[in-house]
Amino acid sequence: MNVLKDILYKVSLTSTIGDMERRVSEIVFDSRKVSENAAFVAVAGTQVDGHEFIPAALEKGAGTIVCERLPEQIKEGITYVQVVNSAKALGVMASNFFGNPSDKIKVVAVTGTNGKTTTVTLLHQLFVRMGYSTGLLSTVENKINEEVIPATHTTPDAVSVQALLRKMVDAGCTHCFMEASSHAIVQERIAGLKLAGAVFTNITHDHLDYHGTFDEYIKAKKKLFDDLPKDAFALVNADDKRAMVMLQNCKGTHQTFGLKSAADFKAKILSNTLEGLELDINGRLTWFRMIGAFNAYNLLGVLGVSVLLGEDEEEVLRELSGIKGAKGRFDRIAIGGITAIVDYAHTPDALDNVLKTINGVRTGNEQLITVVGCGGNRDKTKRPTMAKIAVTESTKAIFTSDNPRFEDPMEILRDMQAGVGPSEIRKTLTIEDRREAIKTAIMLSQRGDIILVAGKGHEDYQEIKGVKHHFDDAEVVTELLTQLTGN
Ligand SMILES: CC(=O)N[C@H]1[C@@H](OP(=O)(O)OP(=O)(O)OC[C@H]2O[C@@H](n3ccc(=O)[nH]c3=O)[C@H](O)[C@@H]2O)O[C@H](CO)[C@@H](O)[C@@H]1O[C@H](C)C(=O)N[C@@H](C)C(=O)N[C@H](CCC(=O)O)C(=O)O
Ligand SMILES: Nc1ncnc2c1ncn2[C@@H]1O[C@H](COP(=O)(O)OP(=O)(O)OP(=O)(O)O)[C@@H](O)[C@H]1O
Ligand SMILES: N[C@H](CCC[C@H](N)C(=O)O)C(=O)O
Ligand SMILES: [Mg+2]
Repeated sequence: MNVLKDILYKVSLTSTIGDMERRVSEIVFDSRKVSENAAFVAVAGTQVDGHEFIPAALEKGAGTIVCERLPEQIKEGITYVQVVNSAKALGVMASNFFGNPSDKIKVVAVTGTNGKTTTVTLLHQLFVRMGYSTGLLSTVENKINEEVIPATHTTPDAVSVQALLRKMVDAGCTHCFMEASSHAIVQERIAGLKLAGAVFTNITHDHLDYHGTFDEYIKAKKKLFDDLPKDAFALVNADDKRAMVMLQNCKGTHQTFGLKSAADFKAKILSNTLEGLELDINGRLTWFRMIGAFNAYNLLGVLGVSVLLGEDEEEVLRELSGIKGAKGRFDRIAIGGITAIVDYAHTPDALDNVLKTINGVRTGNEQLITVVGCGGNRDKTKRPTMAKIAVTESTKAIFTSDNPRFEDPMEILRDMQAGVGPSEIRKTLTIEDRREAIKTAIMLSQRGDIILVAGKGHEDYQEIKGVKHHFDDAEVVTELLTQLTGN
C-alpha cells in the first residue's frame, strides 16, 4: 500500500496540506535515511526532536512530512500531515504501508523485567518443532524459522517491526513471538500491531534511568495490556504482585500462570537440579532441560500461550521437554572439573534468582565465585544492589566491566562497591578488565567449584565509548578454562 491517504488509515489527524493521493516510496523517521518521495515522520526523542530535521528531510527529497507541529515555512509541492502523536502515527502508517501483516499472523508479545527472551525463544523453538512456520523478534536475534536476521534492539523500531512481520507473512509464517520492552511500549514501536495475546512475566528493579520511577515503569508495561483488543488474551504471572494491575483495564481474556497462587496454568516443582527441572503440571510429571525455579515460570508462560493459541497440552509438554532455551541463559561450560555458568542476569532480581538457583543445587563445600559488572549509561541505582546480592550469595565476588559505554569504568565499579558493607568487602575483588576478572576467578577455583559469569549472556561485545569490541564470555571462559586447567 503506497498511496498517502491509504497509509494514513486509522491515524489520528489534526490537519493536512497538499496532495493526499501522492505515492510514498517509504516511511522514514531518521532524516539521514530519507530517499526521494519518502514520508518523513518527525518524532520527539530522548536526545533531539525530529521536528528539527524537517528541513534536512526535505533537502534529501522527502515528499511528505508527518509531524505534530507544522513548520513555519510550508514548501510548495510537499504534503504536510499534522497528527496527534507522531510516534503512534509512525507505527500505524508502517502497518498500513506493509499491508497490515499482523492481521495475517498470530503475534504474541511478551513483556516483563526478566524472562522475555527465554519465553519467546522457547515459544519459537516449540512452534517450529510442532511444524509451524514461525517468526521471532528477540534481544538475541530475529528469526524467520531458522533464518537469522540480526537484532539491534529487544524490540525493533516501528518500521522494522512491520517490515519484519511482512517478511514473515510472505514466508508463510502463521505465528510470531516477540519481546515488548518497556522502552518500545512507551515509544510506540508496537503501535499499529494487532496482537493475538500478551504475556507479563514479572516486574522488578530496572531501567529507572529511563522511566524515572518504578510507578512509571509499571505504567509502561501496563500500557501493553490496556491497549489489547477484546479478542486477545492477556496471560500474567499470578505470583507477581503487579499481575492484577496489568489486567485492571484490559479488555482481553484474563488468564494467569503461577507456582504459588491459584492460576489457570499451575505447576509444582518436584525437583530442581543442575541437570534440569521436574514439574507436576495437572498431574503430568514432566522433565525439562531448563534450570531454576524462575524457568518454571517461563515454561508455564510458554505452556499457557500454546494452549491459548489452541495447541494440545500433552503435545506441547512433550515437545517442550526436549528444548534447551536461549543462548547465554544459564549456559554451562564444564572443563577440568570446574563448572562455569554464563548468564545474562543484569538486574538485581535475575542475579538473585540465578545465584539462589546455583546455591540450591550446590552439594558440598565447593566455592561459588561470581564475576559481575553493571552497564554504563544505564540505571545507576541497581549497581550497589547487584553488588550486594553477588557478595551475599557467593563465596567470592569479582566486580568488573560490562559495557561501560560513555562512563568511566572505575566510577561504575565504585558505585558497585558502595553496596558492600565493610565486613564483606574482603570477599570481593575489583578487576576492571573483564578477561582478567574471569582469569582470576578460574585461578582461584579448584576442582568442583562453580563460577558464575553474569550480565552479558549472548552478547559478543564490550561497548566502550561508542565502539563495540569483540568480547564473548563463553568464548573467553572456554579458552581460559582449557588453558589454565590443562584440559
Ligand atoms: C533511549 C532509547 O530508547 N532511544 C531509542 C530512541 O531514540 P531517541 O529517542 O534517543 O532518538 P533521538 O536521537 O533523540 O532522535 C529523535 C528523532 O530524531 C531523528 N533524527 C535524529 C538525528 C538526525 O540527524 N535526524 C533525525 O531525523 C531520530 O531518527 C529520531 O526519530 O528511538 C530510536 C529509534 O527507534 C532507538 O534506536 C533508540 O534506541 C537507543 C539506541 C537505545 O539504546 N535504546 C535502548 C535503551 C533500548 O531501546 N532498549 C530496549 C531494551 C530494554 C530491555 O532490555 O528491557 C530495546 O527494546 O532494545
Ligand atoms: N522468569 C524469570 N524471572 C526472573 N529472572 C529470570 C526469569 N527468566 C530469566 N531470568 C534471569 O534473567 C536473565 C535475562 O533473561 P531473559 O533474557 O529471558 O530476559 P529479558 O526479559 O529478555 O531481558 P532483556 O530485557 O534484557 O532483554 C536470565 O539470564 C536469567 O538470569
Ligand atoms: N537490554 C538491556 C541489556 C543490558 C545488558 C548489560 N550487559 C548492559 O550492558 O547493561 C539494556 O539495554 O539495558
Ligand atoms: Mg530480552
